Amino acid sequence: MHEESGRRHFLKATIMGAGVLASTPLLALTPRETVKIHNIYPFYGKHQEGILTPAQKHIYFIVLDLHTTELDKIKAMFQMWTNYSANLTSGKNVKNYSNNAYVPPVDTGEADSLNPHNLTLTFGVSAQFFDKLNLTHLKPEKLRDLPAFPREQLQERYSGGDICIQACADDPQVAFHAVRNLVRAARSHISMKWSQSGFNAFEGKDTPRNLFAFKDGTGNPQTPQKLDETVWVNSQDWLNNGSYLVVRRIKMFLETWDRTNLFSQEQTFGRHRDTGAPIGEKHEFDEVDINKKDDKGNYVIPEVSHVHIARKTGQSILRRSYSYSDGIDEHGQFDAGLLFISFQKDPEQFIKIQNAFGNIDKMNEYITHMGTGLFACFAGVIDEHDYLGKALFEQA
Ligand SMILES: C=CC1=C(C)c2cc3[nH]c(cc4nc(cc5[nH]c(cc1n2)c(C)c5CCC(=O)O)C(CCC(=O)O)=C4C)c(C)c3C=C
Ligand SMILES: [Fe+2]
Repeated sequence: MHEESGRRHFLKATIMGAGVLASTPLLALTPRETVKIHNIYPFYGKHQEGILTPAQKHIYFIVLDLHTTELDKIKAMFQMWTNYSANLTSGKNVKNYSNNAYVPPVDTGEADSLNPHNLTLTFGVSAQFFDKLNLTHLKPEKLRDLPAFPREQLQERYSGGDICIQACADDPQVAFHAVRNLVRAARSHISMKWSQSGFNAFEGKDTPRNLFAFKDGTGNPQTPQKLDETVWVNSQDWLNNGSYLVVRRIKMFLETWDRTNLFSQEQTFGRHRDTGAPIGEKHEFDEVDINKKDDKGNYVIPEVSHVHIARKTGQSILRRSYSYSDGIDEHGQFDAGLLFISFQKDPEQFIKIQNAFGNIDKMNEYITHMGTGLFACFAGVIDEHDYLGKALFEQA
């Protein structure tokens, strides 16, 4: 992260440069004072940001459908998105404002006086993307629809789609602004399929708590080596250095949970609610020993607990989820839950864990999966000569 003068400074310079037009409607764009831009994650790099990046406080996640089967147009769209994303993540507008006040401003403007707030933009494509563009021969073997899982209640309005954009930032308006402008600029090629905003609350480097009040993310791989092994695709094809993103919109029955006693809540996860420590331990990052038994011969971390089941699979994924609350459902209950997002080098890592939860995870009483998606996220954009998906589009 570094400091540089940004969107506000630029806007001021643009308009002062147009001083001769001072009495024209251009004045409507007059900026406030210059703001020092800070909190930047660099856009360029070997991997896309928003994957290993520490989770920010807000997400706006959107899934788009393709409106064209013309590959050239889609390639040009990703080139434009690359350029716009590099600008947005460094605190600039998507493009310089025009001096002509009789055209709609090129940037929608609601982030004009804001820092980038650690904005990251992460792009992925689904199996259908390849089928629609006649690129089935380039579709990775592992990029298939996720299998059906027990008890899920998937709804079309939270599922499917061709392209995903994950915008994360420490300010909700910055995240939304980015998606709004990327979509706006590509409207003739795409339409919006579904979206979800979400939030994470934490102080400093603390693990965020989900809406069941448990720390969520503790068991994520922690060392750089383990993270690399878990997340990055290492292949000969275009997805090398990319990752697979699984998204699940999971409704959490808060009212039922709130009637559950604390002992049962902790038995559900296998961790203590206040500290996040494994049951029987004191500290959040104390070792999780799923084989440990008490003096009556019972597992200390119950066999049906969420953590016991996940751990027993031996699989590793990087979870980067956000809570959501979306008003009230048709039964007069909160429509709230978790926008579960995980990154892994192979979707099987997620599938094995979810299959293990199956019908036995004690948490099943309190949740249901309502939305789904699997996307292959490109490698990072190395520099200004590169663009999102270049390795794929050059083979097409
Ligand atoms: C298939 C993958 C997973 C889904 C779906 C999932 C949903 C889900 N999880 C919580 C809350 C917690 N999960 C925790 C740990 C945990 N969860 C998964 C996987 C999925 N969770 C894994 C791999 C792990 C780590 C297990 C380990 O090895 O330790 C925890 C404990 C704290 C932590 O490690 O983060 C909580 C709490 C919710 C509420 C939820 C769906 C709504
Ligand atoms: Fe979990």
